[in-house]
Amino acid sequence: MSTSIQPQITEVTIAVVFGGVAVLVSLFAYLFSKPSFPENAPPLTKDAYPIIGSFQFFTERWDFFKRAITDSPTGNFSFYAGKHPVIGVSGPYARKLFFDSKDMSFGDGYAALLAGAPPVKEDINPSDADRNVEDFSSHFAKRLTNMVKGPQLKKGLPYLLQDARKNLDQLAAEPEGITDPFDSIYRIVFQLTMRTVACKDIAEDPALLDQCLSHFEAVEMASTPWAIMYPWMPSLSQAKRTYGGAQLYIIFKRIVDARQNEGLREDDPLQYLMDLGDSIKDIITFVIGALFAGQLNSGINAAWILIYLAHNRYWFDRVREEVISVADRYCSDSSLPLKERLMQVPIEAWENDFELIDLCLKDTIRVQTPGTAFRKNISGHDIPLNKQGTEVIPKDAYLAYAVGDVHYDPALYPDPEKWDPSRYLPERAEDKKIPYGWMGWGLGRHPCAGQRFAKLENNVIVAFFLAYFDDVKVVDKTGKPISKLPSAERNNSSAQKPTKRVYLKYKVAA
Ligand code: HEM
Repeated sequence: MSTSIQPQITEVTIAVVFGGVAVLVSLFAYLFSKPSFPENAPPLTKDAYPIIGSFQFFTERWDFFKRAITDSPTGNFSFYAGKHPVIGVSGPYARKLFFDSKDMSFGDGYAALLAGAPPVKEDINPSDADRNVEDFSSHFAKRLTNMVKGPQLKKGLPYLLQDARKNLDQLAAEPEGITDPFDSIYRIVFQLTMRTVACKDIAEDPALLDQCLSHFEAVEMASTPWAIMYPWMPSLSQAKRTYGGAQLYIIFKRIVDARQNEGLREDDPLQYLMDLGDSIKDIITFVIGALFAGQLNSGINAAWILIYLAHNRYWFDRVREEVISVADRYCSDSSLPLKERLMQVPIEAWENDFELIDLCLKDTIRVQTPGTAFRKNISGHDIPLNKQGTEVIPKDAYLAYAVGDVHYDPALYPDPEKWDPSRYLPERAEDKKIPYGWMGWGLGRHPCAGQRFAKLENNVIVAFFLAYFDDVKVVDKTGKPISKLPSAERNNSSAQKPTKRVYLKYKVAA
């Protein structure tokens, strides 16, 4: 018996082994195979590894772009980000095409190449399956635009002022008079953002706000190259993202349920979405997405602008003069402290009268918002990348454009690392030297939907900070003054808190 069974076992074993190997090879090919680039696509970069493609795109973004642009005769190049075929573009022709062409999908580009917002728990909503990414991104932008329109901002202004003041009162009460603006100012921005595009209940509950902020930051920090390249691959960071997203979902769901079950109503963005009849999944996807769109850029830039002002006496004094002069215009009682006079400034002036703060923000964004914009060619055909048509963006390929192409160009912005708001004064107008020479709020078809609100909150934070405090200095953790600010981290893929922290030391203004 044993002699006849033995060969059968061996055959079965061989079949199982071969079958297993075949399945693994097919699975590997399915998961890791990459579409090839046509011959007339821009040249492939040398900076690439087998299978995973150009990992440098994730780890040293601006250096990767600089090398690839220099190595390519046209300044455009091809590479793989994991499985995704990407065309890196630079120069005026490609820039215009990138920002202006309706064939370049914003939503599809970011959905694949930016693992920002966490996945939202599935809800039962059969219509979702039919909705494409581009539709969702325009649905999202429309809702957000309605929340940051003039009348909404006007209605929300007293709350923004009150939130900013409560936070600054707390800073004023700190005995040490030292703060990390990437914590304290960042948190103010989170509260203002939560109030304006999400939920009043959370904005007004400090403990819940802090919980949401810590889930938000956990999700944000868990966005790794692997999660973008191979989203299906289980990893600790994916688990953290999913956990953080789930916690945010639970918090928002509890509030939506309470309002629905108890017939409660609030005057806030969440209620607006509920009244539109959006599904719970859509509501939560929206608010989480809006927090992600709004928080990082605004929070990081608001912290940096105060650091730059504290480090630059000339601009600090000029901006303070501007704040005083706007306050004087709307409140003639000069016996009141500046912070009280600012309370009388109307929304129109908050939006339009802080021209110097606006210049400061403009150069802060240029220096401190590194990274890349993404699109996808959804036209269904190849698109010429120059007038002669000798180079193309293949159909279904992704596009990446690094903002450093203009923002760090010394031909446009001499000494580009230097923060210098006077670059934009009429006599220098460095941003106008070429079309699309500054892109801090986006260009063409997808300008920033939150720009108006972002500028308003920035004006409020800067004006009140300067009204509350003077003798503001940049210091290290121990309070020792810092003479040179750390360099901008240009290789980051988006605005991020700096690795080397600096702090603000302040005295409460008399
Ligand atoms: C200093 C703060 C901010 C900066 C520098 C900034 C920058 C930008 C840029 C450059 C884009 C275009 C990206 C591209 O073309 O690929 C953009 C788009 C967008 N931003 Fe902002 N942003 C800021 C604040 C905000 C805030 C506070 C919100 C919302 C509350 C927001 C919501 C959006 C949305 C929804 C889009 C996409 C618009 C569309 O789909 O057409 N942003 N932003």
